[in-house]
Amino acid sequence: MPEKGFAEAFGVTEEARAKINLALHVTGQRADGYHLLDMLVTFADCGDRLGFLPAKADAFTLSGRFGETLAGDSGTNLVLRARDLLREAVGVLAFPVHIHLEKNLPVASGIGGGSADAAATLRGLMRLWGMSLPAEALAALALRLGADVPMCVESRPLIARGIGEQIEAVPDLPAFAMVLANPLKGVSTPEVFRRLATKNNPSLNLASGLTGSAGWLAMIGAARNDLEPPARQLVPEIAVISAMLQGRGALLTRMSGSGATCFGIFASMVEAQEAATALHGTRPDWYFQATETISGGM
Ligand SMILES: C[C@](O)(CO)[C@H](O)COP(=O)(O)OP(=O)(O)OC[C@H]1O[C@@H](n2ccc(N)nc2=O)[C@H](O)[C@@H]1O
Ligand SMILES: Nc1ncnc2c1ncn2[C@@H]1O[C@H](COP(=O)(O)OP(=O)(O)OP(=O)(O)O)[C@@H](O)[C@H]1O
Repeated sequence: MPEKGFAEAFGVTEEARAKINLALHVTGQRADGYHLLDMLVTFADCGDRLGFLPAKADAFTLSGRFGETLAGDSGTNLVLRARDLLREAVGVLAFPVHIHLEKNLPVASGIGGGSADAAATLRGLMRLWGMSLPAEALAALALRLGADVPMCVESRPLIARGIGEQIEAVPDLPAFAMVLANPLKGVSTPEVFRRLATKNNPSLNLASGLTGSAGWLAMIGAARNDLEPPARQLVPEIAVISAMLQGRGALLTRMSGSGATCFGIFASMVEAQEAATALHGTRPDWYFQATETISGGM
């Protein structure tokens, strides 16, 4: 990142919030092989940051704890794929741009970092280029970039069905005090889906009229992430890190997406902060991040 503050350095900035699958049920499979999912999703108040500046020629720079991880193959970065797709749709308005990605989220970790970056790129470039796409066209373009990208364009609590494109807001979902924990072992999403033992699991039952954290916690606790058992076969550290969160007092722990990130929900942000600090002390080479998720009412 340039020396001066991020917001001052770039005309337009966007947050790419981590996506958290509070529940993920695999309910079937489409003819093209993609799995049908029922998901309750929320977003963290932490994530990657993107900055956009008009430039003489297109440029892309990286910083942040995990920037190095992506430096080798920046040509395939989802940020650039999002830029190019939007440019195709926009035509002459799409002048050259310098995009900077501060990569704070671990890569291939089940919290949708790449998808959030792609969605933030679409939002940021529409602002920079002074245009907008109708909601349906934007959602269709986002889906071409990945199953999670339409959800990340929304970046607020939601239920997603299909492969993630049928989205319904959940305005009643409260904020949660959370710790995100990852052993920094990337997980291949297709490999996790391939290892699923059953593809026709019961759908997600969302009780109506839930109020307060306790009711929601009970409902989420009764739900599942059907991708967790196959991911645990691939990465044994998932069981370890999940037990570490429980040992620090998490009320509920679960894996997000196709892993390996697990989340622990805590009674308060003070407890979440303390747990993250203590866990970081135990394993400084892993990723522990305390975060308050955003509420449905924002
Ligand atoms: C597991 C989730 O993170 C839940 O939010 C997403 O469904 C995965 O979304 P994503 O990372 O954007 O995944 P994509 O890049 O679209 O798909 C990667 C690969 O995972 C498999 N895949 C993905 C999503 C899905 N519903 N069924 C699948 O079988 C497919 O083999 C696909 O080629
Ligand atoms: N900007 C980006 N950030 C992270 N990964 C990216 C990016 N662009 C391309 N990729 C590639 O996309 C793949 C998936 O990365 P990502 O971090 O989005 O996975 P994930 O967190 O498991 O996502 P999901 O929860 O959607 O399955 C990685 O193998 C990575 O090389």
